Amino acid sequence: MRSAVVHPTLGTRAGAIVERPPVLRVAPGRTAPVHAPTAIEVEHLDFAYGAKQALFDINLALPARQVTAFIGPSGCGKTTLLRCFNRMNDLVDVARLTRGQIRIHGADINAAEVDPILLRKRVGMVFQKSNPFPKSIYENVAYGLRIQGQRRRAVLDAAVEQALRSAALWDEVKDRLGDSGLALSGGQQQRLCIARALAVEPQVLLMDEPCAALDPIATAKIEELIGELKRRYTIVIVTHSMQQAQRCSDQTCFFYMGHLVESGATRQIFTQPTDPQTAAYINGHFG
Ligand SMILES: Nc1ncnc2c1ncn2[C@@H]1O[C@H](COP(=O)(O)OP(=O)(O)OP(=O)(O)O)[C@@H](O)[C@H]1O
Repeated sequence: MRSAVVHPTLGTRAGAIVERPPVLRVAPGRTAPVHAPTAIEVEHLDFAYGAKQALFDINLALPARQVTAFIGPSGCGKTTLLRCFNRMNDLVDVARLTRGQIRIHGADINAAEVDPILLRKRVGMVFQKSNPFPKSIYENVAYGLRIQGQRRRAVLDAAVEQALRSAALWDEVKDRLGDSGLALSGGQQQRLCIARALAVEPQVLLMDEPCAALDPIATAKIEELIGELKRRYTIVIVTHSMQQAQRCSDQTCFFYMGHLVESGATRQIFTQPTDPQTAAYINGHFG
């Protein structure tokens, strides 16, 4: 299996945005420049659950304020890599990053001084199954700010409204902010979870099959929302839907058995994949 190596020369201050355009190397001799600053850089990453290696020498540069889709058959490591970006894997006892580095806006997120709780505010996450807290709509969105110590009602009110507007939910819930978040429809609950992630002003939004449990109408709303949100946030989405990857993403990365096989502009990946494995997968021959 050939791994698509993406390895821009780096040289950044911790915390600064990398302004150099990343290069997604799609095949030896063929490169696809991406005209956006880099948000996330992955360099020679190996990752294991106990003795079982799940990711092998992953090298990637994800552009800021674009949508990158992770695709590939079940078990290929998409979610594992996504969860590396906000260190959710720290919560899994046997999970270990065994080699390599991940930098977000230039900062090594596994450095000793990085607080994973703060990291998860900068790098928000939305899961396959929406998971509102058993609290009011308002309190779901205000939650992250409250635990940061924000007590001023006017500040909370403004942040809740802003986050709900950003998640395209405000008009549907503004008259019932005191109702339980669990009383919303599945699609609304997912947008509530997006609002909750946005309220603490992340830079990156990770979405792990965010529409897997939704009907086509709710899915269309989330996809439209993703198109809006990418103006302000870097978005990484794991999806099993080839149509969704094509509709939503600017860049696509195809994984197979823990290897990054190919990455590049979504249009190129879906019309002119350079690797036969990618072609077989997007044409539905396996997966
Ligand atoms: N908590 C865990 N403990 C042990 N092995 C795990 C754990 N989570 C994932 N794995 C293994 O790591 C590999 C990659 O899993 P991962 O969930 O990242 O794949 P995926 O591509 O996201 O799959 P899917 O599309 O089915 O969600 C798989 O072999 C999986 O069994």
